[in-house]
Amino acid sequence: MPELVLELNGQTWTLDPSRAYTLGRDPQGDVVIEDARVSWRHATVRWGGRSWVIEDHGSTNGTYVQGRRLQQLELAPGMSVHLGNATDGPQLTFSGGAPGGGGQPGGAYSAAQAAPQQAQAAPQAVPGQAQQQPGAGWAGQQQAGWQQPPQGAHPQQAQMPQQAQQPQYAQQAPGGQYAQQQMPQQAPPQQQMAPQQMQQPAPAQQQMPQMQPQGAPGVPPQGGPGAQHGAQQPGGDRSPTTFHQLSLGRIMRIGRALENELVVSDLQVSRHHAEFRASPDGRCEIHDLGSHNGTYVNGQPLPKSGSAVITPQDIVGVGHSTFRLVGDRLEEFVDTGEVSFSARNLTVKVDGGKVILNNVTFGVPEKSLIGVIGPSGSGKSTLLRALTGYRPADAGEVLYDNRNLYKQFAELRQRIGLVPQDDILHKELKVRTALRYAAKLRFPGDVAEAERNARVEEVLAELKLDIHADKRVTSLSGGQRKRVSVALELLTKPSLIFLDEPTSGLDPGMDRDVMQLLRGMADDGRTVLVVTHSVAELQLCDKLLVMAPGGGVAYFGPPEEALNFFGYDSWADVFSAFENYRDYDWMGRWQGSQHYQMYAADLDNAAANAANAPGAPHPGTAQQPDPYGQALQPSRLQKPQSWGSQLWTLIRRYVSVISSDRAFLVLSFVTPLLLGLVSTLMPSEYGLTAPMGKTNGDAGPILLILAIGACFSGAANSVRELIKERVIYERERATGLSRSAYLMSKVIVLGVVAAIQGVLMCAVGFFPRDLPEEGLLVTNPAIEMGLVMMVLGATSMMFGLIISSLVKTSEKTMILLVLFAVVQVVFTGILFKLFDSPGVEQLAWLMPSRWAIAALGTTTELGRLMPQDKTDPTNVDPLWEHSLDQWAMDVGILVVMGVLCGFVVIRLLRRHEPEIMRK
Ligand SMILES: Nc1ncnc2c1ncn2[C@@H]1O[C@H](COP(=O)(O)OP(=O)(O)OP(=O)(O)O)[C@@H](O)[C@H]1O
Repeated sequence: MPELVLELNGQTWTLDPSRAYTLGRDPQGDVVIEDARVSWRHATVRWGGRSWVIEDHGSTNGTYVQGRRLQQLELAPGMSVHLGNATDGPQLTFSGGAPGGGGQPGGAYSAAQAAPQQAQAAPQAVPGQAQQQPGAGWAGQQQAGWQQPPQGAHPQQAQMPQQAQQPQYAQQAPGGQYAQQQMPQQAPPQQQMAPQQMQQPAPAQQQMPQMQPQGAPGVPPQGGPGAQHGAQQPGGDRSPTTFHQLSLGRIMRIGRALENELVVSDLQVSRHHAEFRASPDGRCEIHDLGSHNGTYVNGQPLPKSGSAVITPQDIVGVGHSTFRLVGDRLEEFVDTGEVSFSARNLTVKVDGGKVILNNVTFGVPEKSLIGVIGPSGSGKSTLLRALTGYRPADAGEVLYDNRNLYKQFAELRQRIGLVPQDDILHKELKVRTALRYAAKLRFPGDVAEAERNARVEEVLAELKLDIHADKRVTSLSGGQRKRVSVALELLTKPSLIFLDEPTSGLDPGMDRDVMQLLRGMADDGRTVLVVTHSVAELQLCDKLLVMAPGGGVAYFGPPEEALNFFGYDSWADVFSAFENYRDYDWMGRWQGSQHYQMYAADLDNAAANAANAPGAPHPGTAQQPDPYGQALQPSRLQKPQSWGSQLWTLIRRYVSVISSDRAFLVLSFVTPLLLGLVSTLMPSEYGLTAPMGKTNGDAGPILLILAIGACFSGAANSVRELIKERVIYERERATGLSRSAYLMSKVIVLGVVAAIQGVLMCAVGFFPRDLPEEGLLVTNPAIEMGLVMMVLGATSMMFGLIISSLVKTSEKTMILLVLFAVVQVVFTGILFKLFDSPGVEQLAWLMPSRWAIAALGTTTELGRLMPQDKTDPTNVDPLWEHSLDQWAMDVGILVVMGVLCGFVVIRLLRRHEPEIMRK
């Protein structure tokens, strides 16, 4: 068994193949490396059976060989590995590690020998490469002092336009420090150039994916150097996580189930998800096996159970994994969250051409926390919607790991978490229950309950919510509630998380708590972007984006340099300046600054180059044909669950919500009882009938009270339902909720409630009354009339849903509800004669109360009891004619009206969906 000799800083370790060795800052590790850029447990070196292997443990700053970041590598004799930085990170030199120990057995390979080889082998290891992983770990940057600006002015300082553009107040305030403060920032050390160089369109291999035309994101040149190491791949500069041999004529099935050839432990993946089929003639096909979340080729979903031939240029997406064909094997890249993210020249215009987001460009490396601040109306929410694809920008693009989000939304939306300002949970539910329902809706239909529940428990523990798991969301503090919303989004392990003002309304302690939570999430390997009004904890962010009035960028860079940049002591002063100098060209000032050169200019240039490149996609790429030759069709967005399964889950969740809401339950059932009781207060000798030859003017008002009661309670139940869940609906819709299943769940549950209310009202209202001897459809007239009341309640409930989907705020629903009820009273046909009144009669056809009273009137012979034509008592309302056909027509129209309302609501619901899904 070959031994391996590891040399670091002149020290040597002889490694024994019988065990693995951990490398990192952890004092308990085998090889302790005191360097801030090295992670606590950075990598392992072990004998892999055939050769020695070094494996990165998901370190913050990476493990490098010849300038390329690697996940795992077989060590060869004389090989040098850098930890934490491609060029000047601690250098490990190995000897004697070749298969069979064929290196220099037993002899330590000296540092002196290693050095020249390194210099030769890594010619591209220019300082910029250090920025491939620009100490993305916040702690690493802090400790290494990378953010410290050096002293001394830059030679170009005199040319910089920023001082000339500096408004008067900025030069004066505070204490005239501005010019002095600017000076140090103008001579950034190499390290400070990090973000910019990461995106630089340099020829170095690592940077190529940044410059790829969008049609082939991240695909390296065929057979180019590094292909075998996977230095260039769908995700930028990361190494493939795994290789899979794909022999000709073989089928390789991917899925969660253990019997698959390629087992993926990802709940987003179906048990039997897809197959790679390598035909004997060398062609390779990907075939979807009816997966729940879909199989994607270059970001576009395959039809369910569909196939496509793939080439080495194609990227196949399955859950969090991405596959690429290289020769006779598949390279798999698992998205563990370490993805870069950038926005290029995002511009949003509203009707009338007003620009509300103006050419916003910024980029961040993996594991970053970005804060977005700005005065009210500066476009922060607009930016968030553009970044998440909810409302794609009219121009510009959003790149997720160098893949165009708008074009590949169908696949990439699954990697994005969004925590809106309003909670996306039903507050009446217990935390665990709410998360379980969310998991049921978001995970594929074939994920077992135990698997889902285990993931819920994992997330609860991660966010320290386990002790609150059995509390109702309403009983939690604002900060804890926000944690629950974050937990919900973390269920599906998104790599990018956006939060819209998560700390609004929270006290300073909770503000810090939430921001620290976000910091931790970024450190754990996600990119987090938070829009906030709170400036107290901005220092926790890696980068700060300051929006100026008009929707442009006023600053992007390290938060600790931001106040200096503006020349003020406090953010209050900066925001006052924004307010007092609204017309000042804040964006121009930013673009003329050194900070812009350091943090954004290259990205802007890259965007311009990409736009000018032949065949480059047009900005606003949502409508562009994809590289697969098809435009993104919203209807093709996969739903993780079947329609029926979603409906069942939604119904159960809705019933849980309603049954947890005691006030709603009591009111829902007491109201019809009271309305029924009120109707009995009206004295009436004959109730709802009258002896032959006699009339009964009381029958109409009794029916009117009952019918309006049913209209009111039916509509009141539903009138707030959609508006109060709007944010939840929007979010769930983006994660694959079916619109019709959602509506149907409301219709079924509220329909049942309305039906019960109708029954209760009739039971109380009819009890003391004389009723006709028999009905038209069934012998018992009470049952027949009860049926009409149930249908009326349900149809009114549908009208309530229309109101709920029309309004912008809950408050407005009450006014419209009252209006609806009053209009129904007027158009019953009881208060005045509707028939033979052209115009009014036709208008009344639109009112459910008109048809309900008509149906009740056919049963009770209302035309005879209450003649409306004083001159001719035989001239009765034709809709009240005492016949089964008329009854059926009246009830039928009531039902059709309810169904039509359903279509209207479906249509209106579209307005509350992410815009990209409406296209
Ligand atoms: N659909 C629209 N039509 C017209 N103007 C709009 C539209 N949406 C947003 N705006 C305007 O665009 C500007 C930016 O709005 P946005 O909501 O993004 O700002 P914001 O920075 O998030 O504000 P706040 O901090 O108050 O939430 C505002 O002036 C707003 O009135």
